[in-house]
Amino acid sequence: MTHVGEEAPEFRVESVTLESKDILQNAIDIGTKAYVISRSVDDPKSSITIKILDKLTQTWVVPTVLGTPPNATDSHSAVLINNEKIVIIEKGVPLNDSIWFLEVDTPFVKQQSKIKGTEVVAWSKGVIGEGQKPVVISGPSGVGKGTLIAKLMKEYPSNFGFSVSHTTRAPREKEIDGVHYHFTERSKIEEEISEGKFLEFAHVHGNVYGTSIEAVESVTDEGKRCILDIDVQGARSVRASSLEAIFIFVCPPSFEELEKRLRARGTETEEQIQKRLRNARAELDQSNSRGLFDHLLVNDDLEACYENLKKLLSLDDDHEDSNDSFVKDGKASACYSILSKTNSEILLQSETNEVEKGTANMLSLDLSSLSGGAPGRTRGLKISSVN
Ligand SMILES: Nc1ncnc2c1ncn2[C@@H]1O[C@H](COP(=O)(O)OP(=O)(O)OP(=O)(O)O)[C@@H](O)[C@H]1O
Ligand SMILES: Nc1nc2c(ncn2[C@@H]2O[C@H](COP(=O)(O)O)[C@@H](O)[C@H]2O)c(=O)[nH]1
Repeated sequence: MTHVGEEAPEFRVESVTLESKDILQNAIDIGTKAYVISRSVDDPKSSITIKILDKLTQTWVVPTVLGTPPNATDSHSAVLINNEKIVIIEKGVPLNDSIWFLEVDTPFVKQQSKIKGTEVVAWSKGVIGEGQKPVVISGPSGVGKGTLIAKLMKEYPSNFGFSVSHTTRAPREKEIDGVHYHFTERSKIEEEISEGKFLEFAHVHGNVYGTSIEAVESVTDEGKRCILDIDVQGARSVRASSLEAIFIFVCPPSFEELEKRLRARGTETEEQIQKRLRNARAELDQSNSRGLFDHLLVNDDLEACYENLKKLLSLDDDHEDSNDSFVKDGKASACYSILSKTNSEILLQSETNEVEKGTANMLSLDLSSLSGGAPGRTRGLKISSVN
């Protein structure tokens, strides 16, 4: 880490601010392309727009923008890292809310660009510290996933939050739209999937089910650990995504017991039960797929299974994250902008330029341990005061 008084860090100016009559822009060069990030001066609260200039042909392209963009603010500072993402720090916004990444050439963006046949960029919000990994719970229909999750949410309402999926299935009696599921039309969910709003989706028991990026982000933004109840296909997709999670498969003690539970629940027709039981065999076969699930839980006695689930969850990520204290100390509530960048860190300067109680004039953002990214959040941001 570089400290004040030592040799100045290498600083390449990759971002120039161009001000035209009504637009404030950053232009960031990557190879033959320039990524221009603009906001209107007349209406600085309007959303950020992205355009790409092909410097060889001098043509402009408006890319498909995935992910949730930053909240609108007056201006920002920006710098390129690893030739694949642009770090943007929103001015006038407390640090723990102001760090954003615009992914321009990451594996996710390249893959999406191939699928869509257009230029793609993707927003991802920076999260200081690791945060607890989301928990993916899969298992055949009727095994008791929902029952276990409901117990966990009841006992620890401020620790865990449920990722509310979208589904085209009809609501059951007592199911509430927006609480148990977002009930939706097939054409609507298909449109939103094609717009890149979903972390994963699958055709399950004759309906479409999917986890929107927003469903996961709204839980993690509340500072809670996100629980996803999704089928095995969905678990596979999340495994392949940039979301780092813990994957748990819940098994029944026997196939007969599974059938008994499904029938006793009384929510499906006979035809639907048969379909769910057929799919259950396939899901049970896949539970041993190499590298897919981290833990298998047998739900025989409910209370015993619940205790095992709790043990699994507290075993994981139980370490003290030094960034947590940084956030708790209130240092992340001051506003900063980018001062300089090296290959390994970005130096941030306090916007007020005064040392307020609990804040530092200069911070170092360590670039070595970033994880995740679009779709979702970029985690692992380590920040420390520069003395
Ligand atoms: N250990 C258990 N012993 C007996 N019954 C159980 C047990 N766990 C759950 N059940 C019951 O089994 C039925 C199915 O449970 P639940 O709805 O939680 O399953 P699920 O895995 O969430 O199903 P789906 O995937 O279809 O949503 C419910 O009626 C529930 O009360
Ligand atoms: N891939 C996904 N699977 C999901 C999602 N939400 C729920 N599910 C799975 O669907 C079945 C059936 O659920 P039910 O509520 O109709 O009984 C079950 O296995 C769930 O785990 C999702 O977003 N994606």
